[in-house]
Amino acid sequence: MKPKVFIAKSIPAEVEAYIGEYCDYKIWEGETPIPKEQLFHEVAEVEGLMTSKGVVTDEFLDHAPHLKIVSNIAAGYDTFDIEVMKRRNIIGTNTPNVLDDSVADHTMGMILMAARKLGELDYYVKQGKWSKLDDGYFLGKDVYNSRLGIIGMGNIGEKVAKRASLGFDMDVVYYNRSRRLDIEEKYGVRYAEMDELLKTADFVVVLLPLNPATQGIIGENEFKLMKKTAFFFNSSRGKLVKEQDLIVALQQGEIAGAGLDVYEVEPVAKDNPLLTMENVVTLPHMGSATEKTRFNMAMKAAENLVAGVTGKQVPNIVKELK
Ligand SMILES: NC(=O)C1=CN([C@@H]2O[C@H](COP(=O)(O)OP(=O)(O)OC[C@H]3O[C@@H](n4cnc5c(N)ncnc54)[C@H](OP(=O)(O)O)[C@@H]3O)[C@@H](O)[C@H]2O)C=CC1
Ligand SMILES: O=CC(=O)O
Repeated sequence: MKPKVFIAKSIPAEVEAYIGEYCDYKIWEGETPIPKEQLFHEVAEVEGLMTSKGVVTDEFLDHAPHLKIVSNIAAGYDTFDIEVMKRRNIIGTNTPNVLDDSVADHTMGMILMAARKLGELDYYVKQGKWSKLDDGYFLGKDVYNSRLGIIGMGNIGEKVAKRASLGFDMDVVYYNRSRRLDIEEKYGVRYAEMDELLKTADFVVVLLPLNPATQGIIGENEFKLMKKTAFFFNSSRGKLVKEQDLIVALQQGEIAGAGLDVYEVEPVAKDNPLLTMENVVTLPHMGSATEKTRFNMAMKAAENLVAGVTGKQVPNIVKELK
């Protein structure tokens, strides 16, 4: 008999077919996330769950007594309660590496949008307001030859560093838990303590995982250290940043602007003041969203799932659960 699994998100047909070769599966076809009570019902009999940002807690696991693996279709896994999963011997996997280049492209795009006001210019033309070309307001800041500070030099941080250093001639400094001498050598980037990075960078981007040690790592003090002319970007998780402090820093002109793909609460509230600020680029958590990358993420998550329920070696167990 094939092991039973539940897939809580629609996935490409080819990936579904692959899972079907090894598993007896059911899939959530809804366009909005599966309601909690329904998920609890669906996982009652299954050994594996494939999900995107599914929350794994004692309460959830109490409804899934046969569960062996939660395969997350994402690089981030902040929705895993690691201590609970360790205690209950649940395998947890993510999809690293296949999305790094797409997220790095998106991050550079966000930097260019904010610095060169690309979103505002697009809107200006489409509104039929283009009457002259020398509007002082639209003059931007150069990205090339400026300093980029990367907080979190992991898989995605490295790809951003490569683009910034080799493609945009940026002077790249980074802060990370551990030194990355390999990346320093390959791309000519330099390690800096957080304070130095914040005080000197023209563009600051956060690419850390969200966990109890990093939650709220950027707040009032960090924004006060930044240059008034500097821009702040978050491509990783909203809760790394104290969002109210970011709003105040922007309102008080402590920094020049921001670019956000992620927020404390998602989807972002319609009355969030960030949505009214012209110097803030607001994107809907789409860093990895290309057809090819989303396919590769789904396939990687499927391979993790199948390995987990068929007793094979599971390739992408998150490091805290290894
Ligand atoms: N916007 C989007 O669509 C996407 C967002 N993401 C987010 O981006 C995050 C980063 O992804 P990825 O690059 O793959 O992750 P990695 O795990 O490869 O890199 C994270 C880096 O952060 C460092 N780090 C961890 N904790 C700390 C700390 N307390 N202080 C300083 N440095 C720390 C790690 O250091 P060390 O080397 O010592 O472990 C590591 O180098 C994901 O966790 C996810 O939340 C990912 C994909 C898409
Ligand atoms: O946010 C997306 C991810 O892959 O993590």
